[in-house]
Amino acid sequence: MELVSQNQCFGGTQSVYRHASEVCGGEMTFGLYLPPLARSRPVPLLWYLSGLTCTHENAMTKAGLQRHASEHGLAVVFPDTSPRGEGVADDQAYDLGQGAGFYVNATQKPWARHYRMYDYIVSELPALLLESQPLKGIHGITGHSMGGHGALTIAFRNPAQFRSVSAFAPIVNPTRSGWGRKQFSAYLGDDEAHWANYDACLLLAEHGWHGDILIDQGATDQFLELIRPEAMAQLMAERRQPGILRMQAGYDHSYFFVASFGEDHVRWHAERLHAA
Ligand SMILES: N[C@@H](CCC(=O)N[C@@H](CSC=O)C(=O)NCC(=O)O)C(=O)O
Repeated sequence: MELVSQNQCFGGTQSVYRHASEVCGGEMTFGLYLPPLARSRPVPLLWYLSGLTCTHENAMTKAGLQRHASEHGLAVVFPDTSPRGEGVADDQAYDLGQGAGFYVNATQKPWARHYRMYDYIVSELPALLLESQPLKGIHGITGHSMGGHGALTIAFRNPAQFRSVSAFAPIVNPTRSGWGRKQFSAYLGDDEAHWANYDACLLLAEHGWHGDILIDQGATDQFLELIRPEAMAQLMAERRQPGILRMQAGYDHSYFFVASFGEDHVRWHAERLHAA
């Protein structure tokens, strides 16, 4: 693992690392924030999964989570959203290929060789972080938009690994959205039975979730038709699923929205992860 940069931030350190990923078949980059508390003892880790067009850098520089993570004694990891590089398949559209991995393990050509973001987030990167950083092995997960979809689906499929989950404007029902159907068809093929493993509403309907869920959604988000928060709201009510879905008046889909509610999400995770 190679250290690319390191900056002091709210008394802790914001680092960027590059490493060879066996799972994705190439080099991957991620950001890691360690709070001051990590200098004296291992701390829980909050995963932040980013959305379409993002690298590891967008949330790291725009969401303002470090201040809250410093205060609450949490590490935060900012992974990239896809494999990258010249030999990695791509598409001209912003919502397919590099920057748009959708946190799935692709099974179809030309994507299957590198696009294994599900395994990267669930298995390879956690192992690398736990062996090299002052972390407790207690994980929470959050994310924005495509990353909110990743956070919910990964948590719902791995309840023993993730103790807390939240999301900002997550794509909650991708099998019924233009942000999902196009990508699943390319990455996973036309058999929609395989898509259900990557749809938060379908997973929650089948398996439930052992804890409570926090979702924030801008009420004037320009992508509401693609995100479909009403599907999750209805399902949570039907299943009596503990959680909060807040429609935030006047907020759009941007990082101004994420930054506005970041403190609430970090506190939500800290309360659950420190109690674990
Ligand atoms: N270019 C596209 C939309 C791109 C966009 O809004 N990306 C969001 C995430 S959307 C869902 O995953 C984002 O986080 N962008 C990075 C940022 O720094 O804002 C379009 O214009 O339609």
